[in-house]
Order: sequence, then C-alpha cells, then structure tokens
Amino acid sequence: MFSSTRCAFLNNAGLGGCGSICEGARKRSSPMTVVCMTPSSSRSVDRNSSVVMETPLKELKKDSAVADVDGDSVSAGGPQDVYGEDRATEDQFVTPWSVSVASGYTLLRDPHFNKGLAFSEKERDAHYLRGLLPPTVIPQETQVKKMIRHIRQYQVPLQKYMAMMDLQERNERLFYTLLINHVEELLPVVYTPTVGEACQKYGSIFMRPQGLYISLKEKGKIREVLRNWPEKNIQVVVVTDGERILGLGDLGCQGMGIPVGKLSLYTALGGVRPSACLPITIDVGTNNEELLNDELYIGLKQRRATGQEYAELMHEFMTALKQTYGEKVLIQFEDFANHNAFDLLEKYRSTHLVFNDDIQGTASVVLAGLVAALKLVGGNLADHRFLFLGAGEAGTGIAELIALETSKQTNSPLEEVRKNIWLVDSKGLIVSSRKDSLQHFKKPWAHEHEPVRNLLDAVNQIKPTVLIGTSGQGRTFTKEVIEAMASNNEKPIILSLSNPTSQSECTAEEAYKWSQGRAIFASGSPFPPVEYEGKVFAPGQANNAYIFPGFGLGLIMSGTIRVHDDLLLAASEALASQVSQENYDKGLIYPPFTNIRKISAHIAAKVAAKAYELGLATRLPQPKDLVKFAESCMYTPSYRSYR
Ligand SMILES: NC(=O)C1=CN([C@@H]2O[C@H](COP(=O)(O)OP(=O)(O)OC[C@H]3O[C@@H](n4cnc5c(N)ncnc54)[C@H](OP(=O)(O)O)[C@@H]3O)[C@@H](O)[C@H]2O)C=CC1
Ligand SMILES: CC(=O)C(=O)O
Ligand SMILES: [Mg+2]
Repeated sequence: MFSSTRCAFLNNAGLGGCGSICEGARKRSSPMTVVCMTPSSSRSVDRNSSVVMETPLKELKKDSAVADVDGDSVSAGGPQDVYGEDRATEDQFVTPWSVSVASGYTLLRDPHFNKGLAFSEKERDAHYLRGLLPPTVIPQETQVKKMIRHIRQYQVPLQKYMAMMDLQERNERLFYTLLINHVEELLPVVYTPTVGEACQKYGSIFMRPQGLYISLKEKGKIREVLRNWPEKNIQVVVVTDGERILGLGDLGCQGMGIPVGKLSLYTALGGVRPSACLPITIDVGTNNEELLNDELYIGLKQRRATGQEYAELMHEFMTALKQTYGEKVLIQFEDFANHNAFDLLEKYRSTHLVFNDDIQGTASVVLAGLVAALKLVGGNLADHRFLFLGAGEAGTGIAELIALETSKQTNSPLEEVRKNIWLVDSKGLIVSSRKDSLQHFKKPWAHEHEPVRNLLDAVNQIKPTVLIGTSGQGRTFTKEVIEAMASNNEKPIILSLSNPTSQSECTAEEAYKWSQGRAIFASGSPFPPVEYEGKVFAPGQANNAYIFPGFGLGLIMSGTIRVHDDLLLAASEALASQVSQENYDKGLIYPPFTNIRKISAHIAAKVAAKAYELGLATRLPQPKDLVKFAESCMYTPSYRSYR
C-alpha cells in the first residue's frame, strides 16, 4: 500500500517559470507525502514539491537538519539540500524521513490531497479507495454547489465559519474553490467580521489546532519549533501576538484566527500556494482578565511579558525565521498593539522582508480609495483636509502615506503637506501643546491649534473634507458629526475603518441617512446596500484585504528582499486604477471583490515593477509581461489527477 522507494522528482523551484511559487506543471501526479518515521507519529511535509531523497538518510546533526529552502544556506549543504543530506557526518543525529504515496484511508484524511466523491473510478482502484467512498463520482463543481448550500443553511455566522474551517481541514482544494467562487458571500465568514467572534470564542470552538504556536516556553528552541511545521518551503508568514485583535483588544493566544484567516486570503485572493503559508501566534501571555480566568483559554495563563523579555523572544523568532526560510521569506506583522508594532517594523525593516499590514497595508488601501473618491468629489489630495478619529497604527500609517503621496504630487516638503492632516486620539485633537506627552508616531501630527476635546468640535473647527475612523470604537461618528460633515461639504468622504462591524464608527445606513445620501462611504467590515429615498447606495469595503494578497505575491514573484514605501504607493495606484466607470456610477471607490484575483495580479505586477526599478528584486531577468507572469504564478485549486 505504501511505497517508500527511492524517488527522484523535481522540486518546484526547478520547474522554471515563476519558480517556487508556481504550483508546478499541470499533469498527473501521485499524492506524495514525506513522512517522519517516529514510533508515535507520522508527519507529512512538502507535499506540493517533490524531493530527491532516499531513506534512511545519512546521519545528520539535528541543528543543521534543514537547510534554507531558497538556497541561501547559512551552513553547508548547498542550495536545495532541504533535508540536509549532504551535510551529514557519521556522528550526527538524523530525522529518518521517508517518502511514501498516500492512499486509502490516509489519502481521504489528507486535506491536501483529498477529493472526496470527486475521486475517479480509476483513482479509486489505484489508491485503495474502493469501499471507502459511496459509489457515486461527482465533479468539483457539484461539490461546490453542495457545500455552498450547506453553508447557507446555517443562520449563525459563527456556524458558517466553523463549517468553512472544517472544510479547510478536510479538503483544501474544495475550500479554496468555494471561497474563490463565492468570495463576496464568504469573505465575511472567513474574515471580518466573523473571524473576530471566532477569536473571542477560539478556546471553545476548535477541536484541531491550526498554525504554529510559539510561546515563552519555547524560548531558546524556536528553530526546533519551526521544524515541527510540516511544510518546508515557506514564503509568507503572518504573525500576531494577539494584543490588538481587530478592534476587540487583547485576545492573547486566541488571536490565531487572524493569521489563519489572512493566509487563507493570501491563497484565495492572491494565489500564494497554501503550503507556502505559515500562520504563527506568539504567546507572551495576555492582560485580558476574562481569558486568564477562563478554564478553556488555550494560551499561557500569565500577564504579558514586556520589555527585554518580549524583545528577546521576538528577536529569536525573527532570526529563526530567516535562518529557516531564508532572506526572502515575507513576514507580515498583524494585530500587534501599537507600542510594539511600530518598534518591530522599525527594528526589522532593514534586515528582513517585513510588512505591517495594519500600518502599511491599510495605508495603501485607503490611499487608493481616496484617489478614486477624488474622481467623484473633485480636486487633488492637496486640496483636501483630512481628520482621523484614532491616531494609532492605522490612523498614523494612513496619514503618513497620504502625506507622502501629496508631497510627491506637489513637490512640497512632507512637513508642509502634513499640516492638512489632523488626528484625534482618546485625549482629543493632537496639537502642539501636547507634544511632550505624545507617543513618537503621533508627534509629526501635533500642529499649532488650541486644544480640542471631542470629535464634533474638531469637525466644526478643522472643517475636514474627509473623515476617517480608525479608533476601534463603535458608533463614534454620531448623527451630529455626520451632519456637520454634510453641512460643510457637498460630498463628504466618510470612511469607518474599524473592525469588526460592532466597532465600526458608523453604519452605512447612518452615513447615507444623516448626510441625506451625499456621503461617499466605505467601511472596514462589509455593510449591505442601503435604500435611502428611493435610491440604492452600495457601500464599498475599505479593507487591507484588497492589498496584502497582491502585494505579497508581487514581492514573492520578483524575489524582492525589502519593503519600500514606494512599493506601497505602487500597490495603491494599481488598486485605484481597477475601479471602473461602472463602479464610480454606483458611488463605489473600490472595485468589487468578485474580480479580486485579477486585481491582485495587477497589484503584484505594479509592485514587482517598482521593486525592479528600485533594485530590490532579485529574480532575474525581469519577466517581460509582469501581469501575465503574476497570473501564471497563481495557485488554482482545481483538482489534480492522480496516476
Ligand atoms: N479597515 C482596515 O483595513 C483596517 C482596520 N483597522 C481597524 O482600525 C482600528 C484601530 O486599529 P489600530 O490603529 O491598529 O489601533 P491602535 O490601538 O493603534 O489605535 C487606536 C487609536 O484610537 C484611539 N482611540 C481609542 N478610543 C478612542 C476614542 N473614544 N476617541 C478617540 N480616539 C480613540 C486611540 O487613542 P490613544 O492613542 O489615546 O489610546 C488610538 O490612537 C481597529 O478597529 C482595527 O480593526 C486596522 C487596520 C486595518
Ligand atoms: C483588517 C485588519 O487588519 C484589522 O482590522 O486589523
Ligand atoms: Mg489587522
């Protein structure tokens, strides 16, 4: 039933084209697994790639068992010596890997290869599946129809979420086909708002762990923990420490739902292979009393480690990632609290390929929406005045990118253009008299003005044309605030970015109703269309999900080694260019998510082109048609035929 023969296959990197992110040639394949021979467990690795190896391996020192997969080995062994065969010496320890063909019961329970009732008659014979499945054979399209009906039968969003996660655990390709084909309907299920509730209840709803947990207990052993993950060719890591999950605060270890959800979108929206994605939660404790007192809490039951202890764990983690996966692994920081987020980005931006989605991805998506909105409202960025409620990661990140773009457009110094951008935090308007007590990321926004305590007064005094909510506080754009925006502007631009829906600064209905249908509105979490005085308004979704999948794909496919602000501007421009006249006619400032893979390919191409221009791309020569190249690199989840 299992063959552990000596196998010689090409690694994906050897297939040419887009190298390691391509799925590989579309041809018949065997559901090949690589198994670690331990008495109590067997683990599968590197399923999509094929490896050159034999079993048992030569003796090998444990510390050098896995080489850096992109060939930038830090120790001996050479490129593609993934299992460290060449580096082995007589007295070194070895993990006895063996290659086998998955079949029978095991095949049905392997989510990477399982096709359920779609296994053909021939495959059922060849892979010992007879009797393990009912006799009917149905195509993937029928399975998709069945699954969407199944999901729709649940009224409670969390039940839909659990059904989706269950499918992901059973049949990965069906999960992604379903998500791609019904993206508008299922995004709110696997992503915001439902993922927020899932994180809050993570301890009680999950039977099977997803992603990799690295806690303070693993200090000094993080490289070993990374090796426990079954896949070796990792290209994107999304990591959180759970301290600021959406606008829901500190959810500790239960924040894992966020990296898992974000990486599902990397695959579904951006076409990065699922096996190249690694969700990680760093557990340094939680300050959430409710969780600390909850017997079902899954994380460390201690208050958060801070200062040197936190920094040392993060440093070991960042070093281990680069040593294990190489220079070009993309590390996306997600939902860290701002007191760590800015520092981590600053500390690692020159040594690692890091990207903070909340600061940078959000900025890029909002700038795109604003550029599109100007087509409806008129004027250039420099003609507008911006007011933010919330001066944290999202608020100051967006503010800075608007300033950068305005400065480029007008050839004016940054300090000058920043004066058109104002922010309110929990203590009121950020003004120069508060400068000494402000966190460093707020200081550039401390303009000359008398103190202003609340948002309504700030709107009345600053008279912004654009109001952006990044406070994580629901219902803070009150009737008076929206009415003030509408009385000062013919078409006020109002963005309620906070997630999930419960934290949105206002609803779509409130924005349209209180502005007499004049607001250009978008929100972080989706709202259904609103009918106001006989007209239907379709609100857009201003969410970084438009940017990070395509942005990441662009970095990976070009072998880019560092993120530069100009890459964010390029992504933003690419997204804005995808808004069609038909979208504008409906008042939309973002294109619908239905076309997201095409949009992601355009974003990836623009990002890669800019990376080549800046000399940051290492994949040479530069492909001629980057959009086509991006499309050719994208994972498609249709079933493969097994020989
Ligand atoms: N749509 C999207 O794509 C994205 C949305 N977000 C959402 O944005 C929100 C904020 O995220 P982030 O910036 O990372 O969080 P931060 O914690 O970094 O920032 C929150 C900011 O809001 C301020 N604030 C809190 N309460 C109030 C209040 N009552 N009045 C005025 N200001 C207040 C805080 O003030 P102080 O500094 O004084 O504490 C702080 O400046 C979250 O809900 C998140 O989900 C984030 C990223 C992307
Ligand atoms: C969308 C997102 O990244 C957030 O709300 O944090
Ligand atoms: Mg986030």
